[in-house]
Amino acid sequence: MESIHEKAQVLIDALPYIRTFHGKTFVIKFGGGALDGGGEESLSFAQDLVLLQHIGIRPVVVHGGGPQISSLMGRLGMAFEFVNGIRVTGSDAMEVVEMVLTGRINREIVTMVHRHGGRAVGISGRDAGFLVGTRKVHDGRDLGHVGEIVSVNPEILDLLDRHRYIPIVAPVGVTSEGEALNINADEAAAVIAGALKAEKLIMMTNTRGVLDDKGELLGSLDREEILSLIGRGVIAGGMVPKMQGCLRALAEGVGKVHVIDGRIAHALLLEIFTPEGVGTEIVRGGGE
Ligand SMILES: Nc1ncnc2c1ncn2[C@@H]1O[C@H](COP(=O)(O)OP(=O)(O)O)[C@@H](O)[C@H]1O
Ligand SMILES: CC(=O)N[C@@H](CCC(=O)OP(=O)(O)O)C(=O)O
Repeated sequence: MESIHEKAQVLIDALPYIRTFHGKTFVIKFGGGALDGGGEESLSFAQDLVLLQHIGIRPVVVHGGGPQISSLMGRLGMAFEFVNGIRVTGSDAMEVVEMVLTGRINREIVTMVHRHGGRAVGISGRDAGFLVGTRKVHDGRDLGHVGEIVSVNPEILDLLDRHRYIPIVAPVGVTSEGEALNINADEAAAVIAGALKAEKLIMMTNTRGVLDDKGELLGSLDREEILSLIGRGVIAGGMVPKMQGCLRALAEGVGKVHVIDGRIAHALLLEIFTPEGVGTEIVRGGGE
C-alpha cells in the first residue's frame, strides 16, 4: 500500500464486506507453526483481530501449539509420538501440553491483543464446562489423554461477547470426571465453529493455503476435490486433519472455510476483505 489513494480504495472496496459481516461470528484458528513467539506477523494478527471486533465482527480465536509442545518435551528429554497427526498423550505429556497451551501460548496471544488496545480473555475448554469430551480411541489404539469433543457450552463466549472481550481458546478439554483432554486444535476450532454456526472458519497455518502436486496454490476447493486430493496423497500430513475439520465445519452449517498463511502480515484482512483473497477458500459443493 503506497499512496493515500490506494489506502482509500482498499477501504472503499472493504465496505460491502463490512456490512455483510456485521454481527457475524468468525472462528479463527491460529496454528502453532504460524506463531513465532510474538514476531511482527503474529502482532499483525492481533492487530487484525482488534480491527475486526471494532467493525462489529465477533472473532473467536482457537490456537494451536504443537511445535512448541514438542520443543519443550524435547528439552525435558521426553520422547513424543504422533499417530495420523495426533499426539499420543500420556500423563506426563498431558502436563506439558496444558502447561504450553494454557500456560504459555494462550497468555502470549492475550498479551498481543492487549498491546494493540484490544480486550481479550484466555480460556481453555476446562473453563465453565466449555469443551466436554471423552478419550479418543484411534484404530483400537489407546492414545492416552487425547480427547474428542462431545459437547460445547457456548455460555462463556456469550458472556465475554456481551462485555466486548475477544475469547482466546486453548484446545484443552475436560471429561465429565474433570480429567484434562488434549484436543487437536483444528478439530477444536471446527467443532466450535459448527456449534456457533459461525459465518467463517479461518485456519491460519504455515503454508500459503492448500497446494497442488506442483506446489501451486489452489484458490478454491469443494468437498469432492478435497477427497480426491487426499486420495491421491497430494494433501497429506497435518493438512489431512485440517481438511477433515474444514469439511466437518461446513457440514455443521459454517458458511465458508479459509486456509491462509499466518506468517504473512495482515493475511486475515487480505483474505476477508479482498475478492481474490490470499489463500484457499473451501466451499460447499454444488447442490448442497
Ligand atoms: N497439499 C498440501 N498443501 C499445503 N500443505 C500441505 C499439503 N499437504 C501436506 N501439507 C503440510 O501440512 C502442513 C500444515 O499442517 P500443520 O503442520 O499441522 O499446521 P498447523 O500447525 O498450522 O496446524 C504444511 O506445513 C505442509 O507441510
Ligand atoms: C491431540 C493433539 O495432537 N493435540 C495437539 C494440540 C496442539 C495443536 O493441535 O497445535 P497445532 O495446531 O499447532 O498443530 C498436540 O498435542 O500437538
